[in-house]
Amino acid sequence: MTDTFLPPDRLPAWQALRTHRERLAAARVADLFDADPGRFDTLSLSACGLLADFSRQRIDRSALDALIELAHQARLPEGVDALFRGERLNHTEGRAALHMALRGGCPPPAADAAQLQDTATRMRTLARELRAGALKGASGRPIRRVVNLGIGGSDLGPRMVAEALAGPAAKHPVTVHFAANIDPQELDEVLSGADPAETLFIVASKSFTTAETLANAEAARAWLRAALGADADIGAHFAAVTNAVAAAVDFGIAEQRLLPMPDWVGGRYSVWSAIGLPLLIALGEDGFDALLAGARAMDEHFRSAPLAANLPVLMGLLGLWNTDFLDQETLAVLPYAHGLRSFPAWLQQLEMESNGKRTLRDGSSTAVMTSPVVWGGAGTVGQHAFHQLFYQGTRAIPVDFIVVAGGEDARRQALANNALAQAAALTHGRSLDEAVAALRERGADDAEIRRLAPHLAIPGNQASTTVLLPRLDAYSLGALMALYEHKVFVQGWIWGINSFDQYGVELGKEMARRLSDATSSARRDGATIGLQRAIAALRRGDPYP
Ligand SMILES: O=P(O)(O)OC[C@H]1O[C@H](O)[C@H](O)[C@@H](O)[C@@H]1O
Repeated sequence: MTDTFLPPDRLPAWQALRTHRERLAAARVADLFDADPGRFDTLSLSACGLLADFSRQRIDRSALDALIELAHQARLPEGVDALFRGERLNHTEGRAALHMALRGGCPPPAADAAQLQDTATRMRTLARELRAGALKGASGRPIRRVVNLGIGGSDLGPRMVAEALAGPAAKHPVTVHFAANIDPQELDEVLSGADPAETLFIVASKSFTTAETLANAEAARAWLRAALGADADIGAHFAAVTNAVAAAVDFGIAEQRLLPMPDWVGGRYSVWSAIGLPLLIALGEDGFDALLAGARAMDEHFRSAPLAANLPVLMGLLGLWNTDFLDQETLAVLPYAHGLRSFPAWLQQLEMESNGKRTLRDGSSTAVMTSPVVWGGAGTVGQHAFHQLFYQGTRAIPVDFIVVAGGEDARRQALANNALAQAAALTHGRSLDEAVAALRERGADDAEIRRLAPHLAIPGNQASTTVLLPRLDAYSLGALMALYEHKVFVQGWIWGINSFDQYGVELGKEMARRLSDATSSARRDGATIGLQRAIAALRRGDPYP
């Protein structure tokens, strides 16, 4: 790849988009629908079993063409090629980002192929033994409970997919649980009622240095020792997934229970690697393979579809349009599926840890906005809580609705209808005249109408995308996750940032380490000293100093 990098705002298409912004800043999507009844057909696209409807975005064909032109001028196709070829796009850390190789979306580096194969075989054997009740703990009893100890990318992906697809625990020979927080409450809750003789811990940490995970692994070891005795073979109750094999061996993980992951898999992209072991256990090989197949299909689509018919590309470009041209600061992601309630948390790490950055490829600072604040929660629950702000708050907030089509169950159908109703209501709102008419219909008198109508009016014109899944199954979820992964790549590439490092997070980790180290002479500011004093006083039972 030749590197003559230009920040996006220096590309001619960026200037053209500014003109489109002038034209569309005050446009109403409801009017765009009136002007073009075929809008849904031209602005929706399906791939890999998913359908994305972009027609509720404040965009028209010519502005969308300008966005596609921006992608060309930013040489996005070259970037996609470089990604799949395994170029070191994570240039700050000198690494490739080849998570697609874990699901067959591209070949792995030749030097790693044998180890990847070996790891795949070992994790599958381990999962098979567990599911068959053939894996025994130190006292000879079969393992029936698996607890994944990991945080960030070593937790969010497997936890979210397990919640979405594993189904009721009673149906499983082995139940899978997750503990991430260093707050003992989480692991205590997971272990409450658990039998140590039947429990296996997976220590999931790419770096094997993450304080929370190591503290929980120590706590797990102490819990096992206290129950099984100091001489018991505690190693029979542990497995580990890591890129730092030597550190895991030092911790005491038996070599045959070590599942290495390559350094070219970023934490937030690692669910497809051995970090997905809890899923192999919970879903079985067919389920895990279907998840990989869905993601692989999206890889193929992303790699081969022309930009104008490419789902991740269009999603990325429209997100960039909202962020940089319509000044929308957040993205609300609303899965209408209880199983996907943790999807926003998974996506927060994916989007904000990848693109929450300001330094460009050439070391200069960005002049444009990058990652939006991503947030959200499961529908319909949020309708009765925060949706009020979409309707009558003072901010423009784009929404991604994730809707599952399948299911005869009346409540499932109501769920999907609720999502469609919310999306339509956010587009159209309710005008003052409509508010007046509604009040009149209710029999309100003129004084009451004058008093109440302004409170019932809803501006509408909130942009949204609806992503439709045929059903909540492993294939569709794999495709959905890869759709967002590639969308994040599209945006990061055009913004000119490295989506694959996370130096900001590392500063936070370093500060926490220093504060926990009583011998550290690191400078503490006045607020830290004051709060530490207050915490110490409270622990002694004294009043605030
Ligand atoms: O898997 P680990 O090395 O324990 O890392 C777990 C998480 O920790 C960090 O804070 C990183 O910011 C994340 O990207 C990573 O997923």
